[in-house]
Amino acid sequence: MSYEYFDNSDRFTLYDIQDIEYNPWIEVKTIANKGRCIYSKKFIPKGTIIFKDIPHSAIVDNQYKKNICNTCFKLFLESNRHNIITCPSCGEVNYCSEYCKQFSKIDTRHFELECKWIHEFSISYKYQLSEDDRNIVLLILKILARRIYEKKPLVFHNPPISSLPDNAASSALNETNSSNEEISFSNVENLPMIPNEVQDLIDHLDEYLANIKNSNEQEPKEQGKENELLKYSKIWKNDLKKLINTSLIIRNLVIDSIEEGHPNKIINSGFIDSEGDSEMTDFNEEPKDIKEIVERLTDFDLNILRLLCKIRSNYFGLWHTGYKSNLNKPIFEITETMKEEGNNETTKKDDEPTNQYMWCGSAVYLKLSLFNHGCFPNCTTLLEYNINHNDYSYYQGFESDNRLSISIITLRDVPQNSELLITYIPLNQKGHERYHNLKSNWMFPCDCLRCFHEKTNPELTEKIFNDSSCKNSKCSGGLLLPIEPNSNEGICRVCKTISAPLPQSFGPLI
Ligand SMILES: C[S@@+](CC[C@H](N)C(=O)[O-])C[C@H]1O[C@@H](n2cnc3c(N)ncnc32)[C@H](O)[C@@H]1O
Repeated sequence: MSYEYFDNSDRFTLYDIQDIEYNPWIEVKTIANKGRCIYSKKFIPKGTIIFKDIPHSAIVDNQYKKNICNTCFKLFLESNRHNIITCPSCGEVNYCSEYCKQFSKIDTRHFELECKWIHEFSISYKYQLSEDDRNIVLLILKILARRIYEKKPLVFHNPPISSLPDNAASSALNETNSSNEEISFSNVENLPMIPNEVQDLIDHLDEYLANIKNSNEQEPKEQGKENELLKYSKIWKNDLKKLINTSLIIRNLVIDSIEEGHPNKIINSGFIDSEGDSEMTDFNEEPKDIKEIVERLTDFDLNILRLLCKIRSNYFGLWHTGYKSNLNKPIFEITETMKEEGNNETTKKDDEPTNQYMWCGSAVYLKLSLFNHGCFPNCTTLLEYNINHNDYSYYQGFESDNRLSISIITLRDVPQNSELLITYIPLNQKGHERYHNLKSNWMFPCDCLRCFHEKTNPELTEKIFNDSSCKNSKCSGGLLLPIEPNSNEGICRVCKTISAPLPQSFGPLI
């Protein structure tokens, strides 16, 4: 198989595009209020694969663990179900074969710490968390287990906690500005330009801590109307409360394995009772005691909280498009029919598109995490899992042996020195919904060109967006992918409809 491709004058290999430092197309820059950004080094034609990354850590979605192999992520073949091996210790992970089980033993060391932790998690804590948070916990347990068997320090602060004042949380609380100003952006100066470890990823813990510094009730500026600052301040306070709760669950799971002779699960937060259970808290209520709880966190707790914040801001959902030829059977059909009829027969024909994205797992990609968000992004991600050889004749040339590798592909021509953006959210939401989603979860107010132009020329902006998207109203496929470099034909990655011509010019929107 050839991994080479051509762009009129240049010839690059998969090896070149997997590298950021010597990548022919892209470079990393730091921009105020955005942190690290990916920029084009030169003009990039639409439909070019500019970057490819493999996951640092990945987990099968908790919901589909009975359908997907924990090692190779292949959906279980119906003809091969008798070979499925369930981990005898935790009963929580499944392998498609003895080979994958053995691989897991050597590579991810599931049978050492992770297995024990997952087992306890499933017994004691799993049902206290949302589906998303459960997956994040599983991802973090995997990262911690790996860290321990690689004999690397469990330090996720950057700079290391030893160079921070005694109690990092209380000093953060004391140092921050107490005025009612917008929270300033995370300091990325301490992070390397290119992440090599999870601690090199951005997190927003300092903003969360700064936000609770001034936890006195603030009066809305306009009567009857909650001002924006107060609204997000409340959201972030409640978020921090949930994050602390989740981080203490993780702490309780791992502490015995990490600190020998540790006096078991010390409970120093108001959220977890002496049985290790979370207090049932109404998270819509304004937390009253959050400041005090933060001050009681130990350095170890803060470390886990920091890791959690990093993963939450940077993890990727692994979506696949539910094609039988790709995956044998679409996951949702198997699980739905199994639930309803007690078997896994399906009525759909082979290769019939399901028009649905399925979330089959979550993963951390260190370098891919450098891509910022845009609501009309000029790039998209393509998970190897989704590549159907009949549909993406061009892109299949870049397949690697890791089905979870993600390629970044340009959707439009990108001029030199432009920021390369992907999306973090579904793009078919209204402007105010996108703004809220991004500001609540990633702590930035989106001011991308789509958001900007929507205010002055909503009709034109919507037309440009619709012209670039799948025309099938029943399809959730989103922005069309050029079928090959420079092509004016775009393919919908879900329903596979090809539309032409793709709009040539996007005016001021790039
Ligand atoms: C996955 S990281 C992206 C890389 C990040 N800029 C860095 O330096 O590591 C996500 C974070 O980047 C920032 N970010 C992403 N897109 C942004 C945008 N359009 N405007 C401002 N900040 C953005 C936010 O802080 C967000 O939480």
